[in-house]
This record gives sequence, C-alpha cells and structure tokens, in this order.
Amino acid sequence: MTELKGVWTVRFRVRQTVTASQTSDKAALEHSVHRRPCYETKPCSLILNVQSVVKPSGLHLKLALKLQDFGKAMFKPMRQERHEETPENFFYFVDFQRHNAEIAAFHLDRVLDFRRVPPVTGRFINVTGEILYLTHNEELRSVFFTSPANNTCFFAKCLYVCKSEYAVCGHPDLLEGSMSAYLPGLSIAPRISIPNPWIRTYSFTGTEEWEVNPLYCDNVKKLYPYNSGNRLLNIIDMVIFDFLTGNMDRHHYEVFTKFGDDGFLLHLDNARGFGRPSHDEVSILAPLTQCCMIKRSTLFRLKLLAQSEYRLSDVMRASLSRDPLTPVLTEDHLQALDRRLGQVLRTVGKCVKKLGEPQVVITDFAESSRVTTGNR
Ligand SMILES: Nc1ncnc2c1ncn2[C@@H]1O[C@H](COP(=O)(O)OP(=O)(O)OP(=O)(O)O)[C@@H](O)[C@H]1O
Ligand SMILES: [Mn+2]
Repeated sequence: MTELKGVWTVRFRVRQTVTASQTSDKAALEHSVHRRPCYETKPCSLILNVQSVVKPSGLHLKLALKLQDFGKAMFKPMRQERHEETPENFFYFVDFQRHNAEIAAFHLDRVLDFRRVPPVTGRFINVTGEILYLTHNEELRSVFFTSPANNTCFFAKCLYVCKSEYAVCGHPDLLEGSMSAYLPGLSIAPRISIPNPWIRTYSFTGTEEWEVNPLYCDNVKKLYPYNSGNRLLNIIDMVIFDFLTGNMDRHHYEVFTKFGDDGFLLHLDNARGFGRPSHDEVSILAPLTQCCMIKRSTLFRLKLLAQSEYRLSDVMRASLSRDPLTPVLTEDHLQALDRRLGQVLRTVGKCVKKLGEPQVVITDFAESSRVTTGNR
C-alpha cells in the first residue's frame, strides 16, 4: 500500500498524469497498463487499525482502515458473487455495492488513461485478526458474531436494515473486499461534491427533465460551470466510463477546488457498475447523445481499444489478472465492455454524420497544452 499511496500522491501533485494518449498509441497504452503499483509485486501493508465504520447504512457497510505505513483505505466487503446479476426489478439505488466493480473500475480508468479513480486493489482480510482484534471501535466489536456455519461475521449498527441478515461473513475468517486508497484529507486538498446535471430520480416514480427533453443539453450548456472550459467534456468522459461499467448511480461527482473550474472530475464510488453484463443501459450515455461532443483524446483512446490488437476486453483481462482477487470480472462482463465500446463509437459516428467532425470532436484545453509542451 505504500507505493499505492505514492502513486496517488504523485498523481495528485501533477494534477493528472500527463501521458501521451493522443500522440502515440501502443507505447502509451502499454505504459498505462503495465506500470505496476506496489500491490501487484509485493504484499500490501498490514492493517494497523480500523478507524471507523464509514456510513453504516446497513447494506453498504464500509470500513476506514489505517495502515501500517499511515496510509488510509476504504474497505468495501464482497456482497455478491461475481457471476450474480442484479435482478431486473432492482432499482439502481438499492443495488448491491460490488467490491469487484470498484477494482475493475480502477483498472478501466487506467486503461482509458483518465486517471480519475483513486487506486483500488482487491484484498482478503482476516475479519478476526485484522478487524475484531485491532479495532478500538467498541460499537464495531459489539456487532461481531459467529454464524451457524461457524463463520465470523459482523454487521453495522444503524437506524434501518442493520440486522444480522445483512451481515458480512468471513470463510471462516477470510473476507474478500476492495481497498481504495484515501484521497488526501479535505484540509490539504479541499474538494466539493457537485450534483450530476443528468442526475436520475431517486424515487420509484419520478422523471428528470433530461429524460423527456431531447434539447436538455442546450440548457446545460448555458449554465455555469458548463458554459465554458472543459467541464461538459469531462462529464461526457465520465458517462462514457459509466456506460462501459453499467453504473447508473452517478448522482454526484467531486472536484478538487484548488484547480478551479478546469480541475478534473474524480470518479469516486464505482461499486454499482458491472451488475448486468447482458444489458447495456443506453440512458447513461444521454449527455453524449444529447450534446454530441467528445474530447479528441478520449475518442482516440476508445478507437485504439476497439482494434483487435488492443481490444478493451483483452487489455482489461491482462490488467485485472494482476489483482490479488483475480479473476475480478467474469468473461461476460469483459465481453460487455467490447460491445458497449462499439456502441459509444457508433453514437459518436452518428453525431459526426449529423454535425460534422469539427463540432463533435473537441481538442480540450489540457490536451492542447500537452501537445504544445510535448509534456508526457
Ligand atoms: N478513496 C476515497 N478517498 C476519500 N474519500 C472517499 C474515497 N472514496 C469515497 N470517498 C468519500 O466517501 C463517500 C462515500 O463513499 P462511496 O460513495 O464510495 O460509498 P457509498 O456506500 O456509495 O456511500 P454514499 O451512499 O454516500 O454514496 C464518497 O461520496 C466520497 O466523498
Ligand atoms: Mn455512493
């Protein structure tokens, strides 16, 4: 975890890793996939302490772990087997959080050369040795129990649905989960959470304006901060990312305030992706379909990953094979990535046909400064 933390610190300092996604192809792609964070080469740091139970909202039990090297990580326990699909009658906001989706999203983020997801690794935790015996959190200790199958389990104390039926259990002590490196604290690196303009309704019946108004993007384009700079292009990157993973739960995004309006968007919380490999949720792409614009660098990378030599599913399979919890995704999910990538490219193609390439494929500010400075 030390280097994992280091990777993030460096990334934070330089704002975004400046890799040549536009100028070279194979080299840049291989660089982003084969650069190996620490956890791929040596065991992760020991857990020192469980600092807190993060937002113990029953089903979403998460733990904040303090590591031996003073790093911090958020642990999301495994809730669903890899082959299990989200039932079709489930609303996205009651779907499980999937630890493997968090891991896969981090790898996809690197493969796309976005670098907007904090490092995530899979990890087995010994719930007795590494949580129960280490935590100073009395409340957490009090919710540990041994199940009838003799496994060690715990659940979260909270107002709703926090009963032992919703507990997470080791086998008998080992529990799979994702470890996400914590961002620098808010006092060092303040960030704000901003509602997604294409937010979904979080009720059973409501409809949002973007779902019924095909000209919705024209309204967004007039509004600060979407009326200048790269913000809208960044939103479109984000929805392409979410469409590939199938994540419908992007209600907010976060940005570091120090970089002003041009700061990149953080893609935190990807745990609701990879739920239904047989289904492509095209509504996630609404900002792309409605605004008909995309960064040149993103389109370049997507086209590269559609070539048989660098097929997205192959690159992802290779990248994920180094995670301690490999295989992270089933083959069905990997194949879905290729299919969805094709859909994104077809959507862009339709826009280009309708409006012409200059209006659709945009050289963004960051990209043009990369090219002019030759910075890599
Ligand atoms: N790696 C991280 N470092 C620091 N803070 C993080 C990190 N990941 C997530 N967070 C913060 O913790 C909050 C909750 O995490 P997350 O969204 O992943 O879990 P959740 O169970 O879906 O919770 P919520 O229902 O609040 O969205 C996020 O909105 C974000 O502000
Ligand atoms: Mn969330």
